[in-house]
Amino acid sequence: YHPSALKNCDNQILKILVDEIQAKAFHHHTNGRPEARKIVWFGPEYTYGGTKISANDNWHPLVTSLATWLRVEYQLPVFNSCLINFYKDGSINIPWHSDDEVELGPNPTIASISIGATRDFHMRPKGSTNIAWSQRLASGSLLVMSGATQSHLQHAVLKDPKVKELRVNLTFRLTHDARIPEELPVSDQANPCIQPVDNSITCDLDDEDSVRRRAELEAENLRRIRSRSNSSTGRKPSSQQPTTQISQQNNMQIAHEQQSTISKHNLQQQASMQMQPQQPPSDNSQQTLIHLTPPTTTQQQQQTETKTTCNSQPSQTSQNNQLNQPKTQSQTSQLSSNLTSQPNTASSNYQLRTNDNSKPKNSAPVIFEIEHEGKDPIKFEWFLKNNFPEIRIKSVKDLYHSSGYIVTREHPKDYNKLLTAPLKTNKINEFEITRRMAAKRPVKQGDDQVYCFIVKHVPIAVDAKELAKHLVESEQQIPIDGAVRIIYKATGEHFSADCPKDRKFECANCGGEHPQFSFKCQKIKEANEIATRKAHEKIRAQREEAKQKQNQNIFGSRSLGEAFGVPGPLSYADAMRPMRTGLIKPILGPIAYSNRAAAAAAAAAASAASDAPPAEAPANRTALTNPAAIQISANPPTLPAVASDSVAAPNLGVENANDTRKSIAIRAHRLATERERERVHSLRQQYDYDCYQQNLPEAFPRPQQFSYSAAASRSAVTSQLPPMYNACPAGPPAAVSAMASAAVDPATEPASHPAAVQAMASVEVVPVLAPAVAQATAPAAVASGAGSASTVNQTEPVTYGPKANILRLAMRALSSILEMGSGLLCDAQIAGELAVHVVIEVLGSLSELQGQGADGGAAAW
Ligand SMILES: O=C(O)CCC(=O)C(=O)O
Ligand SMILES: [Fe+2]
Repeated sequence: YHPSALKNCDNQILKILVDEIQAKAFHHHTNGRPEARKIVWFGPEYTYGGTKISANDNWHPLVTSLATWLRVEYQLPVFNSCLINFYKDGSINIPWHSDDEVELGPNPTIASISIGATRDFHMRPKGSTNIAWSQRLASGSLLVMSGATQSHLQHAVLKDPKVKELRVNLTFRLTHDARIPEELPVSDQANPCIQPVDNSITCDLDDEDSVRRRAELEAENLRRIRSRSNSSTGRKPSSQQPTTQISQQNNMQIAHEQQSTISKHNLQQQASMQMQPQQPPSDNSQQTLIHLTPPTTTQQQQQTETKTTCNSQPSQTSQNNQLNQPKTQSQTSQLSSNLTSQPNTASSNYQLRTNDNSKPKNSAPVIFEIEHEGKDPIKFEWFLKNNFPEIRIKSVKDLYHSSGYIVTREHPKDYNKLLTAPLKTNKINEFEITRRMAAKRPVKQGDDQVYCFIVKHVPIAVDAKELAKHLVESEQQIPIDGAVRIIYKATGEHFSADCPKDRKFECANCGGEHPQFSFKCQKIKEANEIATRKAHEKIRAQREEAKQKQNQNIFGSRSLGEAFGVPGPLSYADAMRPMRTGLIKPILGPIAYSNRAAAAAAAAAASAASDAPPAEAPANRTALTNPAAIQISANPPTLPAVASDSVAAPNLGVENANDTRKSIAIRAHRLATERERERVHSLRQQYDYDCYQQNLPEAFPRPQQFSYSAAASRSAVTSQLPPMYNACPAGPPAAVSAMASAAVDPATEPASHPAAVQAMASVEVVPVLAPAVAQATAPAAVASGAGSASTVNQTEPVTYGPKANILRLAMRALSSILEMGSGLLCDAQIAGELAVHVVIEVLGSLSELQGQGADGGAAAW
């Protein structure tokens, strides 16, 4: 925080802000609503508070000069954007936020200049509500946020009713400009902030190197300041300016003058004097550090002579003329001055100058890379022959340079998978690249591989003397705007003082003669594309996964809507809601409903034909305190199947039930692993057997109640039955055995054992229905059952009474639900709800029976 960075010129600046910029301020929308605060934006398109602000390349000279001043005075990045906030008074605030928009990249440096009323600026850690740090931001102050500030902290300027005056805040940012060169501002639309003002390349990483670099820069500044103060004693600062150091500020001033009034010019001139930062080394006549200094008479004359123009009045023609003419030594020097002193002319944004003043070079827009520079034949085809126009990588105007290495081990694999393969199959549309994505990539640091972001440096800054330290002339001469321009490249990560002259480059990634992380590097291009495609693939896979998850429900690949017979999609919530009102039928209806109805019908039939008195009910049994009965009825004994195809399927109107049970069984079986199925199977067999053996006699003490069909009793399995079972006069019913085998045996596919499945279904209903009822319901089907249908038809008196049957069926349903839950066919909550539903059904059915007077006596059981 620099409390009085702008010295005493804050009032003049405020006046310009109010007179010339405030009128353009607008209410930005966040989350669809306009904010009370008004803003003005200069720079490329930017996402602010989640909403896009369109690009504004029409920079106001004041803002430009402030950006330049920040760059020179504080070695801050060459900002390419500025957000101006107008706080009318203390009622206007900026809420808690971090400036962590993707355009800013990781760890952005943001310079915030405050003008006007003093306001409190607060910071707090993300996720906390406690203010951790506060600072009164005085008029003319500079606050720099950098490093991890935006990733760890939030900041805000809260409402302060005491404040009655206007405050203006300017935050300078360096955003990633995604525009391709053709879209970039040219000539009068140019963004003057890209104007390089010196050649020291700074980097905002908070690593040791950057700290060291920063310290060295500061030390150098100190040295300069000291040498300046030593040599400038008794002299006006302005008179120290070397003749060739025609300041950008002068141009700004002139530009400004052309746009505003003389008095403003004077104000700014005055401001410049007060804002004067360190001087450049006096021995360096070509030094192009640009300072906010007032023009001397000589300089003013020179400006007039060279017709320095402002940003809005480009002189592309004159510049081109100059460039195309042979130059004498003095002309060269003149050109050199011109280039330096015309920051706002057509090509000034990307000016280049050689380190050799005797050989003037064309100035050229640099900073962006021309993609078709690649030497690799494939690349060459992609970009030059335009065989695959879908692939388009936007050029960027920033340079990446760092000492990163691409890990080559993974590279060929990715290369084949992501680049070559899609090309071969021409399936590249889906990979269309429209913008460069920031991607973490593994780099080598010492012996270790680490993941890090590419270090994005400021654009090339050019200075005649310093050029060789940082830049090399590209061997490529690329025609731009009809003229051959010289392109310069930045070197790898370096500090200027350490940088040897005449350095030869050898890219650590490809061995080519260019800096590492140069876009010209084939490997870098590939790595960038790979990273982008990987990101695309990841996003696609995530979407796919999410979609599948959404589709997954208790019915596997069927949607819930399909399962419930409801047109269109159906959410779980909706499926569960109507469950209570009947929509659940397709799942459980055939089990619970039809049997409830059947039980009621059976009871009705029984009471109608009450010739014989109902058998005695077990003395101490009631419906709900009869767990043994429930268990056994839910888990019928698992017995070796009798010849199942000898069991016919009586048509009792339960096709839906068959379907439901079938699909549940199939899916359960498919989802479980083989081992798990075996385990469950054997456990279940054991359980069934145990239940049968232990509980049946207790639950149903009268063996004659279990008089099964004569056919079944004569089956080959009789000898394997437990003693009690043997005691049953009729033996086990074929249907029960078949059901058990079909329902439990995981290897049994209903499709391949239709008879077993049908039997399984039929057993649900057959015992419920007394023969009379069964015949009444579906006499034709039962009677006409082929072959062994007669087996069922000959069923002895009802095995279970209505109550026991209800419970038995309920337990079958519960057991299915359990199976569904454990087989991951549905989640536990749904299984639970279904179970509750079954219990409700059971209680309902029982009370219905009760209401019909069918609750007493052995017949009910
Ligand atoms: O007005 C200020 O001091 C803060 C402005 C700010 O945080 C922003 O524009 O993102
Ligand atoms: Fe902010």
